[in-house]
Amino acid sequence: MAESGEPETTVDKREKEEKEANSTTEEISFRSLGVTEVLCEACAALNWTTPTAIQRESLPIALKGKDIIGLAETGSGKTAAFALPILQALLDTPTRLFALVLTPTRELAFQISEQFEALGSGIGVKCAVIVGGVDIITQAMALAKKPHIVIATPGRLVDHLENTKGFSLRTLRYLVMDEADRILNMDFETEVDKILKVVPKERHTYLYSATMTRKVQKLQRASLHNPVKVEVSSKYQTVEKLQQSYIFIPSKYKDCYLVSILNELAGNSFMVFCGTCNNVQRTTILLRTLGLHAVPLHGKMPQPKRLGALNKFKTKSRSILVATDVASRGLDIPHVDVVVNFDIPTHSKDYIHRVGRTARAGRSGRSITFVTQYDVELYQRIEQLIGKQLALHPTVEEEVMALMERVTEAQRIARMEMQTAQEKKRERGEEKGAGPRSKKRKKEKIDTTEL
Ligand SMILES: Nc1ncnc2c1ncn2[C@@H]1O[C@H](COP(=O)(O)OP(=O)(O)OP(=O)(O)O)[C@@H](O)[C@H]1O
Repeated sequence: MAESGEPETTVDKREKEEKEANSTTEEISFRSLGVTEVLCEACAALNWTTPTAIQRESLPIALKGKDIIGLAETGSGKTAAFALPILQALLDTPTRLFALVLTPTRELAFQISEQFEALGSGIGVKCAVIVGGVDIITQAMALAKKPHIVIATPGRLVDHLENTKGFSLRTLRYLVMDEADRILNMDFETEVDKILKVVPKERHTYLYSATMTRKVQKLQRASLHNPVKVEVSSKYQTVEKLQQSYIFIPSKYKDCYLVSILNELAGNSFMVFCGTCNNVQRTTILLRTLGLHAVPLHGKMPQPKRLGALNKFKTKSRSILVATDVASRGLDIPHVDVVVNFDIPTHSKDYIHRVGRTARAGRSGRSITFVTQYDVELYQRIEQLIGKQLALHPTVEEEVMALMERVTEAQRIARMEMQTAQEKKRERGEEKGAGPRSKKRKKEKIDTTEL
């Protein structure tokens, strides 16, 4: 062939190109993986020079039309791993209501839509975000325009499937479950079953997450066709550049230690995770009383406030986001430096997602987990899951205790403000739920309400 002086055939050339492309990781490009020119240009415009590991592994398989179960660490570019093949297929066969992406939280749905729009800017892709807490008529109008891609939380999508005239998913060719283990767990069971009943059986299905259920039964519910499992790491790994530590303290001093750590690491951006909506609210008031720039994010806030809070944090006008697990999955805010697990996560997999809000896309970051006398067992489970022991975050007890007086006063103010807010709510008859809803809306299970 080429060696024997004969001209190189196309096949030879292709083989050579493939060999070269595979010789070192650095040389692999989106183009060599089979991504079409216009989408490669979109990646370049985002300054993505090389595909990430999950993209390298999954793109060629997806472009061959296979179903995929994709498992890779947080912040490793899973969104593009499913968005690029969908956009490429859409380019080949322009079809309205072509793909549906299911996500567990509203904020994540908006973020995924932004990524589809950034990657699909050159091909004029139209997306619609269908989530709870937002005006349903406007959404129905957006669906009537028949977008190419729908990104939705399950509850609100079912509402539209049942009540919005003329809306159906009959033309759907791609279904994605992002944060798939969460989408397939019991909280969304009814909604997901309803959705699966009305989407075509002949379709491509992708499941992606940093943690995946091992229960085959659950995975079977997504009715994949001979899926290929693309697993970039064999264990549940946290990112290498993440410096993880813990502090072991009596429960009654948690507030003091939190304030102390926020002061010690001042100048950084923090995400502080709490176990309940109430504790998010209380902790935010406490921090604000002490002059710290905190905003709350939880599932009982009205949607415009949720987006407002997130925006303030994203644009760095606030440096501390205090949140429930509603913010633990998927949110991509590159400047997060420190994750504080103020309340230890009760499900150890949530730990992986929470700390994954920092050290994203090759950056570094740190996490500090508060462990009290009540949390030892949960803490041990986390260490077991991630397969490593965390370092002890050094603290000077006397310095922390010196804050006691101011913190106690702030706790008192926070308690009072919480009480006043609750009384006001009671007066307005809004004790339960995130706000007034019509009977029909009540039927919709609020996505992630309890978070
Ligand atoms: N090839 C690439 N080169 C550089 N940056 C990239 C590349 N692909 C994606 N990114 C960026 O990496 C960041 C993380 O990507 P993404 O949000 O898709 O992560 P993820 O794997 O879905 O994380 P999580 O498990 O937390 O949801 C984003 O800011 C994205 O723009």
